[in-house]
This record gives sequence, C-alpha cells and structure tokens, in this order.
Amino acid sequence: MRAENAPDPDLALVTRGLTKRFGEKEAVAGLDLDVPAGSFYGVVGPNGAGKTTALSMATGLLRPDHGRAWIHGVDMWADPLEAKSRVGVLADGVRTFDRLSGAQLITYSGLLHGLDAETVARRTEDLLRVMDLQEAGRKLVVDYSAGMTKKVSLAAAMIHAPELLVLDEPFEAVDPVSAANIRDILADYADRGGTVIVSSHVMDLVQRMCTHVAVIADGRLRAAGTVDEVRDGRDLEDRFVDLVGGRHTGEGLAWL
Ligand SMILES: Nc1ncnc2c1ncn2[C@@H]1O[C@H](COP(=O)(O)OP(=O)(O)OP(=O)(O)O)[C@@H](O)[C@H]1O
Repeated sequence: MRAENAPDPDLALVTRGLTKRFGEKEAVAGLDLDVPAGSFYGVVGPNGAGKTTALSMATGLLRPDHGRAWIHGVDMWADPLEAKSRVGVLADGVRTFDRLSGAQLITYSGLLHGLDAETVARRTEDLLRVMDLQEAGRKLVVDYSAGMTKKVSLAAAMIHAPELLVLDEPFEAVDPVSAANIRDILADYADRGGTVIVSSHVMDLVQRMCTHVAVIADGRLRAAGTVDEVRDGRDLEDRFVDLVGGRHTGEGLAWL
C-alpha cells in the first residue's frame, strides 16, 4: 500500500528527518537518504557516527523519535509488514536464535517470510552451498565462529529474495575467500536489479564495490552521491578523513 505523499517507488530506500536520541546523546540527527534502486550503496562513518542506529530505524528494528523511512515507497512504520517483506536485514550485534543449527535458522527465516516448505528447503541448500556452510549447516549456530555466524545470518536475510538488502558490516570477521564469494553474490544480485546497502569501515572496499556512498558523522550526513561525486577526484579514504575530521595532530603517547 502506497500513501499519496510517498516517495518514488523506484527509490529503494528514502529517509526523511530520521532522528534518535539516547539520553543526552543525539545518535542520529535528521537524516535524509535517497538510495536508488539497483545501486550498491555504502554507508560509512567513524565509530559511533550513528550508522547502526540509522539503518536500524530505516529497517524497522528501532522506532525513530522523529522522521520516516520508505522501502520502495512503502512507509516502514505505517505498513511494517509490507515494507519488511521487501527488505532483508543483516543487523549488527543483534542476537540470533543460536540454539538452532545453521540450516534450521535459515529455514526458520524462510518459513517466517511465508515461503512454502519446498522452496525453503531448496533455497536453504543453495544458500548453505554458496556460503560454504554445507558441513556446518548441521551444527548449532552457538558453536559457529564470528564469520560463520555472519554468513548464516546473511543467508537468513536473503532467503525471501528481497528487493533490498541492508547489511550492517557484512564483511567483518569474514575470511577473504568467503568475503570475495559474498561480494560476487551481492554484485550479481545488484546487476539483476536488487539494491544493496552496506555499512563498512573499509574505504577501499567501498570504493571498489559501491556505486554510491553516504558519509555520516555525529549522526548527520556529511556527503552523499555516487562514489565518484563524493571522492571528487581523490582517494575515498582521504576524502573521508577530510569530511569527518578527527585526525590527531598533537602529541601521541610519549610514555609508550
Ligand atoms: N541502545 C543505545 N543506548 C544508548 N546509546 C546508544 C545506543 N545505541 C547507540 N548508542 C549511541 O549512539 C551513538 C551512535 O551509535 P551507532 O552504534 O549507531 O554508531 P555506528 O556508526 O554504528 O558505530 P560503529 O562504527 O562503531 O559501529 C553512539 O554514541 C552510541 O554510543
């Protein structure tokens, strides 16, 4: 269901004025984002910039104090079931049902999204294969390494073939071979019209992988656009440091 004043459904994610305060701390301060469908969109910012808080509000995991978010024109907070059916989320630091095996966790996610049992079984097998988790699929998630947990959570986020994937730090703790495989899967997904939003600290990866990037610091948008627009002819990492500041020029740890 699309409201009269909803944004263009060709935009995979739109946020307007997203704001969240934790006590004295304004974690996200009026964030406006426009993520075009089919883009590979990086969200970067220093530690504590508000990336996780912003993405949690945009995907319906955290209620904003102010502001709105639309997934393909569907208001996340007015029509959460419809909006959530269109998005797959890999949240950072959220506990998963780790007393299930990997295969059970992916299956659970598929059934929760209303897929039939046969489709769920087929897709679960495919996902375990591409994530190199075939053997581990029978083990309990509680016994997984951090990288394996990340991969199985990513698989659970993808099983309903959403139009948009929102992935908070998807490559953290993932080994380089698995990371390359995941990058291929995501690039292929974006080529076929899916939209990927990733938060990351790895500028090199964002520069190589993403078509668009938003730089967030202190809960505010510092720059957004295509990677080339934001880079402005320079290395993304240098540009990032310029935009967010924070390099220490004074004395270091003289006693060390
Ligand atoms: N549940 C919470 N309660 C209190 N403060 C919080 C909570 N969640 C986040 N914050 C604060 O909000 C700010 C933004 O945090 P957030 O996790 O969104 O940043 P981030 O950009 O994802 O950081 P990182 O790159 O380190 O993961 C931080 O100052 C953090 O301490």
